[in-house]
Parts: sequence; C-alpha cells; structure tokens
Amino acid sequence: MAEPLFGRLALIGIGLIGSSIARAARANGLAGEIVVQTRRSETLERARELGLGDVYTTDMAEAARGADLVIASVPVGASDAVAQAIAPVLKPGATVSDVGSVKTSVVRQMASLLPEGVHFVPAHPIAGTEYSGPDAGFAELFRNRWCILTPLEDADPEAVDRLSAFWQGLGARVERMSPEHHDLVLAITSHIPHLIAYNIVGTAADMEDSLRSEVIKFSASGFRDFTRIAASDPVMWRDIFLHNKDAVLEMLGRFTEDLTALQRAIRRGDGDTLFEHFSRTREIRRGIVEQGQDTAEPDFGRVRTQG
Ligand SMILES: NC(=O)C1=CN([C@@H]2O[C@H](COP(=O)(O)OP(=O)(O)OC[C@H]3O[C@@H](n4cnc5c(N)ncnc54)[C@H](O)[C@@H]3O)[C@@H](O)[C@H]2O)C=CC1
Ligand SMILES: O=C(O)C(=O)Cc1ccc(O)cc1
Repeated sequence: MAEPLFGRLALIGIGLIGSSIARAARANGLAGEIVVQTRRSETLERARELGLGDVYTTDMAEAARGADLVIASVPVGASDAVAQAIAPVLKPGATVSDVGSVKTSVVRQMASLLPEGVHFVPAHPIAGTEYSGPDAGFAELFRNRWCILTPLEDADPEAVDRLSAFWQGLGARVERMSPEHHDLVLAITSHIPHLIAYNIVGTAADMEDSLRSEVIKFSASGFRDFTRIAASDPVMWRDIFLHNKDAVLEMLGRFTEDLTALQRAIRRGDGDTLFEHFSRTREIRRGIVEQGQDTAEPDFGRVRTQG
C-alpha cells in the first residue's frame, strides 16, 4: 500500500462526522495512526469498542501533541476552545482543520489562536444525517459528496493540496471558496431549510391537542421529511444559527419576501403565478438529480446516541 498522506491524525470530537472520518481514513489507509479524543469517558469507551482509532484520550492537547493533521469535529461554538487547548502543543508544520457548518466567524477565531508555523485549512463536508455520536458514523458518508475548503488567502498551497487529497481519499469531491461565500451559500441551501423544518414542526406541536394528534396520524411525506430534519442535534444547530447570523438573516429576508408573494397569489386566486413558480422549482430538482447529488439517502434505522 502507498505511504499514508498523514502520519498521525488526531480527531478532536468523535461524533457522527469525527467517527465517519475515522472509519473512512482507516478503510482507505490515509493515516499512519489515528488518535481519538472526546470529552466524555463513556463516549471514549464506545469509540474504543468500535475500534475507531489506535490511541484514545479525553485530553485535547494530548491528542494533538505530535500530530501531523488535527481535525476538530465539534459544534462550531466549541471550535475556539479546541484551538486554544491545542495551540501550545502543535508541532511546527502540522495542519489543523475542522468540519464546521459555518466558516467566517469560526475561521477568524481559530486562526487568531493558532501559532505561526502551523497550517490552518478549514473544511466543511456537505454530508450528514440527523443522528449524532460515534455509533451514527459510517465510512461511506462522504462518498460523492462535496467537501468545501475555505483556506485563508495566505495559506500554504501544498498544505491545502494535501488536505484536498485527504478528503478525496475519503470519497469526497473538493471545491474551494472564501469563508464569506460559503456562509451565504450554506445559509440558503442548508441553514434556512433546517430553520423551516424546526419552525413547521414546532407550529404543529403547538396546535391544540385534537389537531396535533391528527397531524401525527395523517402526517404525509412532506411533514415527515421535516420531522427528520427537525430531529437534528439542538446544540449543533443552535451554534450554527448563532455563528452564521448575518448570512442567515440576509437570506431569511429574501425568503420572507418570496413567501409573501406566494401568499398574495393564493389570496388572489392567481393560479398562473403559482403554476409558474412550481414549474420553475420542479426544474431545479431535476437539475440536482441529473448532477447526481441526490444520493446517500440517510438510513432511518440508525441508532441515535449522545456524543
Ligand atoms: N451532523 C451533520 O450532519 C454535519 C455536521 N457538521 C459539523 O460537524 C461538527 C460535528 O458535528 P457532529 O459530528 O454531527 O456532532 P456530534 O454531536 O455527533 O459529535 C460532536 C462531538 O463533539 C464533542 N463536543 C461537543 N461539545 C463539545 C465542547 N463544548 N467541547 C469539546 N467537544 C465537544 C462531543 O463530545 C462529540 O465527540 C459540527 O460543527 C457540525 O456543524 C458538518 C457536516 C454535517
Ligand atoms: O441530514 C441532512 O439532511 C443534512 O442536511 C445534513 C447536514 C447537516 C449540516 C451540514 O453542515 C451538512 C449536512
């Protein structure tokens, strides 16, 4: 087998994403040694039982010491604490990365805490499910999914290429963009859809008893799809909305305007407007399917565990 891309890989956080990286890195021989870190000893024990790494610790600094690549897979609100904890022990020339769903504020915070001589290359795999914890991960999660890298302008091109090769080795297709552009795109494609799901399921839950039980009993597939999304981890999504505030509010403004236009069409009985709108959106769905991006449907049988 070819030489692994990285000698020692330290995974800070071993939930859905960290454990999927562990499984895929192991399966594809991308790291010489995998160090697994998580806060709680019970989760660490579970990671050990699952055989996710070679070395296990609850101490972030111990995990990062001597590592060639450190990946933080924690809620975005905890990224700065990770950078702070590992900064003093990072070896010169090491690469530090993350998988956070928000980039601008997180990248700025982490970059300011990391020492000179360390390569910081932020990443975001656009792949996941509503489940959490080390049992939820699987090696195929990233296959044919995008992974967006948002390196700073002065990043070392060789370090960026190496991390890109790592994600390709995990099965992903890699694209690079600025953190600001990433946050605007993800606000509309991922963050607002989650907000809509949280909202509609909340609205249904707040209905009077008789109506609520009918909603659950007759829940058609549209509502059921929303309940899947609305079952996503509350800490992770709280942090996403707190950290991508500006982009989400900008896109939410546009969304609300368009919703008002649809509301008006319904009130006025304007079928042409509704038909034209629904035809346009149907084409967008067909475009996504043709591009092969509608793969890797989540497995509804997976067990949900705490990370
Ligand atoms: N779940 C998903 O579908 C996707 C998540 N992401 C991003 O990946 C990151 C991790 O998400 P998951 O793996 O889904 O989460 P998870 O809940 O499955 O795992 C989180 C891990 O972070 C650790 N952690 C939690 N709070 C912490 C804190 N305050 N300090 C230190 N460690 C802490 C937990 O112990 C656990 O090991 C998040 O930043 C999320 O935005 C990115 C793509 C998809
Ligand atoms: O489960 C789903 O449908 C998702 O949308 C998963 C997901 C969640 C967060 C991300 O940053 C990327 C992907």
